[in-house]
Amino acid sequence: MMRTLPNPALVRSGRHRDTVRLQRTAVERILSGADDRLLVIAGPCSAHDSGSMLDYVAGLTEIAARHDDDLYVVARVYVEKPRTRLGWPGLLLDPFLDGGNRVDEGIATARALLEAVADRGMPIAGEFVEPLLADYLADLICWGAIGARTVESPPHRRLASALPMPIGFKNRGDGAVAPAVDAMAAAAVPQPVFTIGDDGTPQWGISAGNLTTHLVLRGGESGPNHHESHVEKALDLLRPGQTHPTLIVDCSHGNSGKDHRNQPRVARDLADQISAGQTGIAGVMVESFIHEGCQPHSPAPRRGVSITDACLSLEQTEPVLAELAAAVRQRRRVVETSLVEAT
Ligand SMILES: O=C[C@H](O)[C@H](O)COP(=O)(O)O
Ligand SMILES: C=C(OP(=O)(O)O)C(=O)O
Repeated sequence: MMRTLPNPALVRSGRHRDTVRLQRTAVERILSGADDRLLVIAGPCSAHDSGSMLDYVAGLTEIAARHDDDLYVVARVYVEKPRTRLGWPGLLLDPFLDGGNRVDEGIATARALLEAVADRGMPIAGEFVEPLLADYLADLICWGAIGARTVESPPHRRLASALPMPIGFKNRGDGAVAPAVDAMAAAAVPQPVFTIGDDGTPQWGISAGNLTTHLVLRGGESGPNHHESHVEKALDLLRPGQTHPTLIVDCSHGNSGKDHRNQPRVARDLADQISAGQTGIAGVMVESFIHEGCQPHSPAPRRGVSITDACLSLEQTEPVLAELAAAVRQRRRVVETSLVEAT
């Protein structure tokens, strides 16, 4: 049985419009090099329980406040999960975690969670998986991902061309980076897009084209791709079109071999590159939640533990962010010294 989707215009509150606009500008300035801080996207692999997600955000806010001068911290509030084969698809599609797939309730639950995170002043990152549902969430998101499983998908590239925030395209699951660079070029161009309009009817239009897309190195089946040689090679791929190419590196997924305990090691390698003056690394992603590890989603999950990929605990995340902040301060010194030497 098919059901009617709610009108996205009626679901949006509009309360955070101006704040989200400023957050997007902050992210854009970091990606362009105008702001020398590091973008840090931290949070659980998936948000499965609004209460524990908000507790996590409270803890992350405290840590972020300590590093305001060096890091721009954005909370990863992922309410959609693209699965390799089968699995829980996220709060948006299955809010009761029971396979009931009550999308109507999911839209309300996911929306209420994002509003609550925004109410707390924390910028929000999300992955866009189902293009038709993007309009229920996008107004609250300041950084978006198109993931490894959808980076080659024309509908996702078209969606990215219409989204009003910086979008990171991840390298493909096998490690191939070129498809993400292709996606950036594709999304930069205006093209037909499809959505549910403010009057609730299906609509098409021509997108503006997104000039704030970028690459996210997440490693893959071929191994990690966070090392200096990978970063340099990826920046070279971007150089023909950009004078100051930048990218984000994900400490998790293929870069951690899906073992969360490796994330601090990956972050340390990135901190070393940043300390040495690497200005091409604009951002870092960390999968982190209240408690360490992961658990099956059924029966009722323990509070604050991921039900998808394993995460670092907040306690383990704190020193990782402190190390990245110190690396940014050192990069600042290196860049200033080289500027003085050049004059
Ligand atoms: O980031 C989360 C997962 O890696 C992604 O959703 C795929 O998960 P799966 O391989 O367990 O399906
Ligand atoms: C699915 C994710 O990542 P990737 O696309 O890199 O697998 C994710 O970050 O949740």
